Amino acid sequence: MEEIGFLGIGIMGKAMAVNLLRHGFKVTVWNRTLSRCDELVQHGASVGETPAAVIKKCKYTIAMLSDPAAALSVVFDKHGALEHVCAGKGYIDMSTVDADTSSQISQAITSKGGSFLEAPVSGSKKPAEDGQLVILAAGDKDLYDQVVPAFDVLGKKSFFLGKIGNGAKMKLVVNMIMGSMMNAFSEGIVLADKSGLDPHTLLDVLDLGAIANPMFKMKGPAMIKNSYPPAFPLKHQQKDMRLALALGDENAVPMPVAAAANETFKKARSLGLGDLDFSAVFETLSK
Ligand SMILES: NC(=O)C1=CN([C@@H]2O[C@H](COP(=O)(O)OP(=O)(O)OC[C@H]3O[C@@H](n4cnc5c(N)ncnc54)[C@H](OP(=O)(O)O)[C@@H]3O)[C@@H](O)[C@H]2O)C=CC1
Ligand SMILES: O=CCCC(=O)O
Repeated sequence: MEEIGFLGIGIMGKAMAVNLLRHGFKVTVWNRTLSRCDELVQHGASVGETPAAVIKKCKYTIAMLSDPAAALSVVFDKHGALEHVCAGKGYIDMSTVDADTSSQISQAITSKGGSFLEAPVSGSKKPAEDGQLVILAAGDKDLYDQVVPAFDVLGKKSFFLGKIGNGAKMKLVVNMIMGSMMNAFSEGIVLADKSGLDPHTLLDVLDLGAIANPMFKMKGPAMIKNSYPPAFPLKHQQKDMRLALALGDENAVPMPVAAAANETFKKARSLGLGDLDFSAVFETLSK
């Protein structure tokens, strides 16, 4: 495949770009805080000074940015991606955003002759490092087919979900469920503890039953120790709850459980826990 541009070297972007480099792709990276690209250079990446410079150099560019504001800014601002989009350029936004943001980016890219794919992912830091993400793509099917070799490196499975917005919506539904589950899990650990049970035994019981899942298994032991090293930052989980609730508003879907979960994530953010892992919501329920 041609050289790939990569915009946004945060927790996910770094792991994904390193993975592409490890599998022999040539990658040019850009990050708002440019110094964060240094580590990628050690893995063989080149650095672009601006998003526009990366687009100019690369046929395909992937973005992995924190939220809708960041995704829009990297495309539309001065020296943004849009400046050098033209026919033959493919832009793939893998950030978790809402369908409206994705549509705005899609319209801008395609109006300049480029092609656009949204491709948010399920899976966190470790799956990103191991190439085990689940890719939820939608938009330009030709572009999807062209970038399958890169998706095969980044993920264990890619879905093509049709028109723009479907990938974003699928991702928000999944993360809404995940955020609600994390709240129920946290309440369960606290309830076990405060009612005189050993929380570790609760984890063992859960792991043997119908609601066993990798998230409980992975995060539970650290939560019991009040340890939350960031894999999926809490501020991003709260953003996803907010965007999922807005999707619920648009579709008149009552979501009382998700709305309550959103409140605890907001509370956690107000306590300064936004940069910790989203499992730190446990702190708001255990104190
Ligand atoms: N972490 C996870 O487990 C997962 C995250 N996601 C989603 O992936 C995306 C990235 O997440 P993650 O890597 O964890 O987040 P990080 O917070 O680690 O990284 C965010 C990235 O966005 C950049 N950024 C933020 N604001 C702006 C801006 N205004 N202009 C330009 N760049 C900006 C940051 O640059 P800078 O370094 O300069 O701050 C950084 O590169 C998010 O949408 C998240 O919801 C999806 C699946 C899993
Ligand atoms: O958006 C983040 C998802 C994290 C995960 O799927 O484990």
